[in-house]
Amino acid sequence: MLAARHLTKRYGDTTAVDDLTFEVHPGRVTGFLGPNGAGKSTTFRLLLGLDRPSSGEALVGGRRYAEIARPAQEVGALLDASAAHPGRSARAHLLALARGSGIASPRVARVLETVGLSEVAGKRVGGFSLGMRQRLGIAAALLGDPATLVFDEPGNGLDLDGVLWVRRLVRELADEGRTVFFSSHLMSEMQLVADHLVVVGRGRLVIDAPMADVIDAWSRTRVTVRTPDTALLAGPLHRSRTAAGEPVEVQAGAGGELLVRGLEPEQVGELAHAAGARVHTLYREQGSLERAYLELTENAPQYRAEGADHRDSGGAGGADRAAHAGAHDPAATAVRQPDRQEHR
Ligand SMILES: Nc1ncnc2c1ncn2[C@@H]1O[C@H](COP(=O)(O)OP(=O)(O)OP(=O)(O)O)[C@@H](O)[C@H]1O
Repeated sequence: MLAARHLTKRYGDTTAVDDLTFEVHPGRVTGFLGPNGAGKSTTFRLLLGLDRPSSGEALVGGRRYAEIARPAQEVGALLDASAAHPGRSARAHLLALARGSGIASPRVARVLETVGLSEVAGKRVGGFSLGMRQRLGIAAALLGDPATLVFDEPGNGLDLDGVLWVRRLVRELADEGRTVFFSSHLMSEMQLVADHLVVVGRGRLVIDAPMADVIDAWSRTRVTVRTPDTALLAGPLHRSRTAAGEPVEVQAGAGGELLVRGLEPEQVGELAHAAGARVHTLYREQGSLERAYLELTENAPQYRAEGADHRDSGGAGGADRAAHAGAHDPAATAVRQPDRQEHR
């Protein structure tokens, strides 16, 4: 298990990780999601003892990394795919790592096979593509057969086959009962692989919840209504119930519009009519995880290069809409429920 407890890391004036508290449990794939610069790599480095927290704790199996006697056998990590010496062969690189960590050399052939590099094991790493280096990095992480695996953007540089392979691998590792924590800045990728989601924005925790809850909370339809008579409409909306008898969620958008979850546009129109509120705009949008993610993390716009983070924004106008969307959506609270259940 991995744990961050009030974990904070400052570099000068920059707070890269800001009071993060979460746990990563065995037997499931936990995705670590956040835009560029949100603090994911820093969190990994703190967990792996490569950097010291300014305050708080980063724990692997309940201990700080420095206190672990045989770390390679406890936690494997892929952080930087270019870490291998370019002049060495893949096999020589892994043999050196194995020797340094007291791991028996036959394990090298085994992990080379797992990652599909057996045939090029004798070739110099300098000639490897980024995808091959990613595979080699994953092989290095698996060398000690550790119970915990930490992968920073493992799909980076991989072609479609490679991406599918990584998905299968992380699933198998979790099914074997291991703790698997991997980062991505793509919600679409997370949706396909992760059982549990930890989302950070600007170094702070935004979501810590089962993936199914996140999908459930965020895939719901939202109705936007713009009226000059907000005061007349807000009351009736707040008093309304969904078809299931739940309270309707009403929230103010950035432009003064009301964002309603739990009612159809027709129902909102009827309520407005009954309340004597003039309606200027009324439309329904299908919720998308990608948009929700952008909305949730958008309070860190200085980290988002124009266009760069939006490349898989998927749904119609998701990124644009998010860029103009209101501040933090209270529905996020509904999914911020740390799952403390132990799986083994
Ligand atoms: N060694 C460092 N010195 C100064 N600032 C740093 C250092 N490492 C990270 N930062 C800053 O901390 C913040 C978080 O960076 P970090 O690399 O952890 O984010 P990230 O979520 O991993 O982003 P990416 O997806 O781009 O890798 C950024 O503002 C970054 O510039």
